[in-house]
Amino acid sequence: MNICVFCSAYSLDDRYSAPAAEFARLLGEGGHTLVWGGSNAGLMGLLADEVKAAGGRLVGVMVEMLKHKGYVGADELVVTRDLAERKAELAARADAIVVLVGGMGTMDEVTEVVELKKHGMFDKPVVVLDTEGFYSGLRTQLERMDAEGFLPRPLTELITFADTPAEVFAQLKA
Ligand SMILES: C/C(=C\CNc1ncnc2c1ncn2[C@@H]1O[C@H](COP(=O)(O)O)[C@@H](O)[C@H]1O)CO
Repeated sequence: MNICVFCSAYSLDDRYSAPAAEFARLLGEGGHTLVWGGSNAGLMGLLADEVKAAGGRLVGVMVEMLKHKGYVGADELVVTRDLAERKAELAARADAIVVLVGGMGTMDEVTEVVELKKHGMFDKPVVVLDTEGFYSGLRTQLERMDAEGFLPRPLTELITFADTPAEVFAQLKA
């Protein structure tokens, strides 16, 4: 399975990096391919290192302006002209999207795929690994949108939440 991961480009403490590393290990050991932003920065770099060490394949989709931060050792590296093209390429190559802890870049990526799903233009699973309840605020907001009629489809058809890396893979198999 080609698993596209959105996650932080910053180095984070163990509370966040350990579950990300565990997720990466399961991805690699499961014989999956990591499709990601192609960077060696922060959690993105750690993720790629761990997937590679566990025997997984790496497909990086870099934007031209961040090429200098490119991960050395990816099996495939695609360079796009801009962020919009990169998001389209990431989605096109994914069989599933997994969201780890992240900041505005990650938010931008996840809202784009959920909006595409809302309009029926993307139909792959989107699973958020909610490490340390990092996404509890987002989850509350989305549940309110669902309950109060802001979404055309049930929330669970658009995005789901998992508490552990193992649960992410259980959801992807279901
Ligand atoms: C942090 C620094 C450089 C950032 N380099 C990036 N390279 C590739 N992809 C990136 C980079 N920054 C953001 N992205 C994409 O957005 C997500 C992470 O952004 P966030 O704001 O940290 O959540 C990630 O999924 C990437 O696809 C300087 O060291």
